[in-house]
Amino acid sequence: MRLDYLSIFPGYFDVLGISLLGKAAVNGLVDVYAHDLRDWTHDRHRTVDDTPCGGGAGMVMKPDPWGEAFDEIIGTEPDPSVHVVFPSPSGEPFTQSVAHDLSSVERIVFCCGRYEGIDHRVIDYARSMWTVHEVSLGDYVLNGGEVAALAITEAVVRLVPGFMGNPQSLAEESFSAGQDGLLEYPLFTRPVSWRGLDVPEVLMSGHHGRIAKWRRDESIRLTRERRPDLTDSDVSARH
Ligand SMILES: COc1cccc(COC(=O)c2cn[nH]c2)c1
Repeated sequence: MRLDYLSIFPGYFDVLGISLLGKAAVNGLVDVYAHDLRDWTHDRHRTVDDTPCGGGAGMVMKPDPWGEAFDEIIGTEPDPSVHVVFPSPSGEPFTQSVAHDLSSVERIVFCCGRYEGIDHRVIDYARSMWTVHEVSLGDYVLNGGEVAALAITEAVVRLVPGFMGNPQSLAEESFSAGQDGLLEYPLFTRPVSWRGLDVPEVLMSGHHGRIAKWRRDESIRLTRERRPDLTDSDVSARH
């Protein structure tokens, strides 16, 4: 898998050479390239933004540098196998399902917006050439797409076959948040008693049926309490 990052702060992506992702990059599973959008400007100030047409506060990212960067980094011929990701507060929700879809593609280009956003024609042009995902991580605003791109990267790369050290943990995960729509049950490990707080007895019983029921009940309870949006009327019937 090849990952490209287009940003006016490419240094954000130096971190991808470290930790889990570092291993993937090292063992050839993932190739990472960060690019400075200003390399495709031609004025002395390396300008990437301008005032919004129609007025309004803030600045908008000019289309020209993006277009020239696309030409050089991706190419000038349409190719739907290239996935271009625009993290944006106005994007579609980024979910584990989208992460799964992206984990099997060969190439992802992350376009990191700054200021108030990117000239819309950049996204329209990208849609005419590649497969575009405008995705939101949640209902809050960051200063730019870089942190979102890092989060999306981690969610995607950890699903790439051969990447996770213990694929079983991925398999079990498939029964938690996002898959059957329930939140993960509470987790415990040793010591059994810690600062006057004990591990629930059922988990020490060795009775796998009871343990599975306790976990399911906890997932349902937590989901009802914290994520009414995830529960529908027959959640108990379904589980
Ligand atoms: C596309 O233009 C912009 C402009 C400003 C910030 C950003 C970064 O994305 C977010 O802020 C975000 C993503 N999910 N939730 C919030 C993009």
